[in-house]
Amino acid sequence: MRASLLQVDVNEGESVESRRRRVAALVREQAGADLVVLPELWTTGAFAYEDFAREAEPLDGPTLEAMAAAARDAGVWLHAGSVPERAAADGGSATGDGPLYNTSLVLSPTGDLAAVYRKIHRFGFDKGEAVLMSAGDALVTVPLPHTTLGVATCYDLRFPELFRGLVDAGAETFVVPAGWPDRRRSHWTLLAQARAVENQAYILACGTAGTHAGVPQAGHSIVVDPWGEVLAEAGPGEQVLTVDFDPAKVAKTRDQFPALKDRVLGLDRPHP
Ligand SMILES: O=C(O)CCC(=O)C(=O)O
Repeated sequence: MRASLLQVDVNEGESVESRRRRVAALVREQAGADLVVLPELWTTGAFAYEDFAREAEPLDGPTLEAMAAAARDAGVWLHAGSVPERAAADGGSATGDGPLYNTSLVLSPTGDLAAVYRKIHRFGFDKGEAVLMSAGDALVTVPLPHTTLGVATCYDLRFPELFRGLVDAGAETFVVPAGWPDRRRSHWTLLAQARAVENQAYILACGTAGTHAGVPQAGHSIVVDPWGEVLAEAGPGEQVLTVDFDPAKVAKTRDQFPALKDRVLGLDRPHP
């Protein structure tokens, strides 16, 4: 299976509309890949808090439209990263004036919307995304022809129980779009390897490059195999990171070193 991670440079010098066009062209250039992955909040930047409301779009907004056409033209599965989503007042997916979510979109090679994931763990503690956006509450897996994706977004990477939940739901390949800051780059790499090793799964973690809202981005998108080996790692700048991997290695690893079978369930909950 071939995956291409598009580590997009997100900076204020480029308009959202121009970046959308540029990214759509980059996706079209990946024809021949099975799966293309984009980063978190690449239209605005994950730290451009004041732009979230202005650039927020409904699920069927301009980003979905542009990415669906690009996925169809390239004939690829596309994890289109996430967008600031403006939901309907009832929290539904129609256009509306309801809450904001950090919402990931997964598109099929025919350009159909295959999955939607609203980020569960919002970053910022008492500011930024944590106060501006609402939290999702549903785990999302996406069956592809050769592997089942489990999706998570950026800060979610720090919460191993979410990944366990995805494994229990059948995930074999985690896809994690991010806008991870450079000052915590060592955590990014370490956590990506940890989530892969402990769950005996692939992880495709795609970050942004450049600087926006004064926050230099880590770049260094990374692909790790179920044994924890780094298959590919990007540098700091905009880059297409392409990797070939064998999805069957997940089952082989889980079979030959069956640590997942030794799990004791319920330890993450207080005892009565
Ligand atoms: O956890 C971190 O250090 C970064 C998280 C983050 O930037 C995000 O979720 O947008």
